[in-house]
Formats: sequence, C-alpha cells, structure tokens
Amino acid sequence: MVNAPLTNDEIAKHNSADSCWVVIHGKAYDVTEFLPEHPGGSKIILKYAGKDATEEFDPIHPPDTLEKYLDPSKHMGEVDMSTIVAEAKVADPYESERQENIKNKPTLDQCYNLLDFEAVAKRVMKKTAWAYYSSGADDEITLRDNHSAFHRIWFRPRVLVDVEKIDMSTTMLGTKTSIPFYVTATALGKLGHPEGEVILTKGAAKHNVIQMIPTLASCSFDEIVDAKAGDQVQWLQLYVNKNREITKRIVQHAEKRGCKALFITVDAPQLGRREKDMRSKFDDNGSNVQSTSGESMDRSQGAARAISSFIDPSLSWKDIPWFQSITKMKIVLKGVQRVEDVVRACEAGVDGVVLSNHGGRQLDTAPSGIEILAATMPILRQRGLDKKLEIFVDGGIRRASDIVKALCLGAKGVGIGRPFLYAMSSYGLPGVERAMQLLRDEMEMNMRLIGAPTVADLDESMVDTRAVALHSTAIKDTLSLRAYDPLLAPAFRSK
Ligand SMILES: Cc1cc2c(cc1C)[n+](S(=O)(=O)[O-])c1c(=O)[nH]c(=O)nc-1n2C[C@H](O)[C@H](O)[C@H](O)COP(=O)(O)O
Repeated sequence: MVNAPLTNDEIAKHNSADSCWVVIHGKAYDVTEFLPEHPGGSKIILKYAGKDATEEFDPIHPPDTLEKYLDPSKHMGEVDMSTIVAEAKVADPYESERQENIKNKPTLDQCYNLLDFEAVAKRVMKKTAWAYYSSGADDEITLRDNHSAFHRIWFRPRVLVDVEKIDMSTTMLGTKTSIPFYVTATALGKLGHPEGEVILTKGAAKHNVIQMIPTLASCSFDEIVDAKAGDQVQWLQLYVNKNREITKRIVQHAEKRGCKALFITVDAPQLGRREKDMRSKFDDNGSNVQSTSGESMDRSQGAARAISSFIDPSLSWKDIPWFQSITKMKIVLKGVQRVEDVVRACEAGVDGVVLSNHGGRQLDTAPSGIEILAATMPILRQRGLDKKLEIFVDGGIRRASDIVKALCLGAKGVGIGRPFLYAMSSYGLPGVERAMQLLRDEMEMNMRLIGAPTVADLDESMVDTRAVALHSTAIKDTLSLRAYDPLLAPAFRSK
C-alpha cells in the first residue's frame, strides 16, 4: 500500500533538535541523528527544521548527497508540495540593482582581459558569493601586492629572434600541457554558478589546461572527475583532516580516480580573517566532500570559518613520509612562502612546491609568490637544487605577461584562481573559455615581443627584478582598481 504524500502540517511537527525533518526536492528526510555530524553544524539545519530547505541546500550540495550519506530508513517519503507554506523572503536590498546589472552586463566580447570579468562579477554576483570570492585577509595588503608585485618586475626583451612560430606548451609534473597555467583550487564553486566546479572542468578541457580539484568543492569529487573529457589531467588539493583515516580515504580515492598529483595545502592551519566574508554572515552549508568530518562549524564568521573547522593545525614536516607511504601520486606543497622551506621540501623529497600566500586570504603582509620566486631561484641554483623539484607560483596573476615573468624566473607554471571564478560567475562556461582564450592570445603576443619562441627560451636575463622587494602599500594598484571603475557597458558608467 503506497503511503499518502506527507503534508506541511505533518512535516511542521518535526521542527526541533529532538525531531528534525527537512524537505528537499519534494521529499522529506529525518535528519535528527545527522545533526551533530553535519560539517555545517546543526544550527543551519535547524533553521529549516519542519520546512522546505531545497533553496538553501542546492548551491552547496550535489543532488545525490542525501542518497549517499543518509540511511534510507530516514527517507520519510514524498511530500504534497501544494501544502507547503513558502517562507516569507527577507528582501535583499541589493537584489533589484543586481538584477538590473545582470540585464545590462557587457557582452562577453566586450571583456578584453581578466580584470573585466572581476568588474562584471562584482556587480552581478550575490553579495555573499562576491564577499567570499573577493575577500583577502585583514587589510588585504597582500591581496593587492600579489598583483602589484608583477608591476615592479620589468622586461628586458630580446630582438631579432625568429618568432614566427610560438610554442607555449610545456610539461607540469610530467604532464604535457598546452599553456603554462592551471586552474587552481578555490572552494564553494556553486556560490558563483549553480553547476559549480564542473564548469571549470569543462573550460579547462576545452583549452587542455590542468584543473586542481579543491577539497572544499561544492560539487562532489566524483562529479568533477566524471565531468572531465578524455585524458584531461586533474590534481587534488588537500586540506588535511584531523582524522587521518578520512584524509587517507580521500587521497587514495583520488588516486584511484586518476588524479595525477596531490597538492597539500600547508599555509592554512586555520583560515585567515576575511572581513568582507565575515560581514556577509555566511549561513550556507559547508561542502559535502568533508561531510563525514563530524565537526560542527562556527557559522557566525562567514564561509571561511564555517567550512574549515576540520583542518588539522598540527600538520608538520614529520607527516610528509606518511603521505609518501599512502599514495604514488606526485606530492606538491601548496603555500610555501620562504626559500628555507623550499630547501626543506627538496630534502623531504616532495615533487614540487607552490609559492603562494593563498591569494592573500591567509597571513596579511606575507610576500607575493612572484617575490618569493625571485628570491628563491638564485639560491636553489647556487646549491644545485633548482632541478630537484618543480616550482609553481600563484596569486595575482591577471595577465599573460605575469605568467611570462614567472616562467622567466624559473617557475614551471602558474595557478590562477579568482579570474576563472569571476568569469564563471558572470558568464558560465563561455566566460571561462573566453578568459582562457584571452590569456592564450596575450601569451602568444608576449612571447613574440620578448623574443622567446618557446617556453624553454624564457630565462631570468629577460626580467629586471631589482625593485620587486620594494613594497609601498600606500600605492594602490591602479590596473586592478580600474576593474572597480564603471565598465564597458553604458549601464555600468553611472555606478
Ligand atoms: C579565491 C579563492 C582562493 C582560494 C579558495 C577560495 C577562493 C574563493 N580556497 S579557500 O576557500 O579555502 O580559501 C582555497 C582552498 O579551498 N584550498 C586552497 O588550497 N587554496 C584556496 N584558495 C587559494 C587559491 O588556491 C590560490 O592560492 C589563489 O586563489 C591564487 O590567487 P588568485 O585568486 O589571485 O589567482
């Protein structure tokens, strides 16, 4: 006998921690016993106890989350949605302006560089999402200097070199790639686009670019791997969980699914203080990938704090051999910020480091990746260590000329974060593809003008780095500031 669908009155009775039911996509679920396990903490679920939580649930969790993680006995059955009383919406004061901006946003071909996507995203994204993606730590000095540092490095171009044919391909960790950048790990892709990280996967596939899959993705790890095309290469970015069994399971599953490298994030024993994000009082749920961490989250402080309570602050050099024992994937330390640690990474026998300050989201006034690179390579060469591991850089890369500078200084490749998030959030997959094409076009032009037909022809004699360590936080980075100026479309001129 099929049970009659549940009504609003019956669901509404289960509205407390003692008995907590939620409705997701027309089905009721008893999550009472799951409350303490939810990585997003119980508060966010109790907010929707006895109600329809679909809208809150969708931006963060893949559709199969409940099937995967909630015992079938807790699936209470179909709901007669005609009886569900919709929650009165708290009006978002920005929403009408945002809708207007969406309507009037520039066409994709009016975006000429990566910073144009930033200007559009700032106006068309939900405030919570913009706050989370754009925020840096504390006074955002490092966030700004990541980009400004490139402007303190000047080219020394070679002339009368045959640059008719340009080949910007290279290898990263043994993988051939058509252009020396990768999509770096950035959490909560569904804050910017309903399909989340799989949009970045598809954009990367089109341009034969490597994608680093974040631990804190909105999409499930398997969804992102399933979305890859052919032999497209993916790496896993790992926040190490206090529960090493969970970490081991995630790493070995990633290896089984074909990930080629493990990037262990080492600059975030705690996530930084990102005040734009905190102001938005993030109350979305955390990512599902860590949904078994069982940690409750402090949601009063924005997304970052809410999703990171599982990260293990005790991670140290003594753990590297354990990682080398549980996987055959190449191991890279992401977030190294001084040459002494690069030397230690060589001694530890890892395959690479990413010189990075997490996009200025961690320790404010930490130096930019490119500045660390400029200081590091001469010392590695002096010690004969420069071929011992591969060096990557990320942070503030917004032009192909930034990529060329990094390669001249000895980087194997660079990671790019926010620009692809902004392109995805503003224009979806076409936006990501356009952003990558713009970089490709710029790269070809820059290599031609600097006198380097191939990546191997780029060397440190082509850059002047004498000023790179001269910080002057007073000077704002006008180029990226322009991104906040009225953009191309007339409708943006007045704002
Ligand atoms: C923009 C952004 C960066 C994040 C990021 C989320 C966003 C929205 N998140 S975070 O929530 O924890 O901070 C991650 C992350 O999951 N793991 C990680 O290793 N780096 C994370 N990063 C840092 C990222 O991998 C790069 O280091 C940084 O984005 C490079 O700077 P640009 O954004 O200027 O390219």
